[in-house]
Amino acid sequence: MVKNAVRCRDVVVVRGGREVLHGVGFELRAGSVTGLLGPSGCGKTTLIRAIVGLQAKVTGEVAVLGSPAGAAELRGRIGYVTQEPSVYGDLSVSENLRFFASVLGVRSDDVARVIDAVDLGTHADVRVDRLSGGQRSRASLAAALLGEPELLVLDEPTVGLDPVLRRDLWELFHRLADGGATLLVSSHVMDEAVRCDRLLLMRDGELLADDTPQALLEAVGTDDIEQAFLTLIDRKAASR
Ligand SMILES: Nc1ncnc2c1ncn2[C@@H]1O[C@H](COP(=O)(O)OP(=O)(O)OP(=O)(O)O)[C@@H](O)[C@H]1O
Repeated sequence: MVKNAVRCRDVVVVRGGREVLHGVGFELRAGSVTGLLGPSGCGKTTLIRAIVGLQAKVTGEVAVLGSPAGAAELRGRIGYVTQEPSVYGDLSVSENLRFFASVLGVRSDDVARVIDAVDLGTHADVRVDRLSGGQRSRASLAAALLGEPELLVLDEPTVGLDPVLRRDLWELFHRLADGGATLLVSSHVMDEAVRCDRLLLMRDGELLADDTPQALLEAVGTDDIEQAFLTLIDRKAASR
């Protein structure tokens, strides 16, 4: 197993004729949960798309599980959950998952495992368009868990979920990491930051910090991650 599941060096991305990532570099240790945090529009989704190999006009190095991002051998080794549910509304949860399992070449008995993992057992036979928003996003997450991918990239997976479900999902993320998976989880909810092994704080297409939550809080002298983020922004502005 590679020590760093993801390695980014000097990543620059241009979208719509404008540079939106300005030379981002970091590594994701295999078997860890990293939070990607920052305000709306700072470039989280763009960075995620570069890692999963979907983003055009990327320069710099993006290495994923030892291969260049987007390489054919990474297919099936990465699970990606976008902000939009990626399951079919006119199929039930289990029909969706059986379909994705066959596309991915994953054994169909994995379907029950992933339904259980996201706690949708009681809704397995319900059509997706009759589910709540949170249930629908958990169905998308279940699809990404099929085949036990080594890297899971989750774009705001806890939006719209109640506190109990959010806690359960974070427990699931850590169980997956304990089993060796690497997770990158974006969020703009700062209170989720403390649940991560490591944090990448972004602003305006740049990384402001790459550290453990504890080290970040200590460096800034606060116990509030939102305050730490704001202080880092002020320090950055003062250093310009
Ligand atoms: N399809 C696109 N074409 C051109 N520019 C885009 C496109 N999508 C996003 N951008 C720009 O790229 C920048 C980064 O957007 P991105 O979606 O990566 O931010 P984000 O941090 O994920 O935001 P959010 O938390 O709101 O999802 C923004 O300035 C945005 O306007």
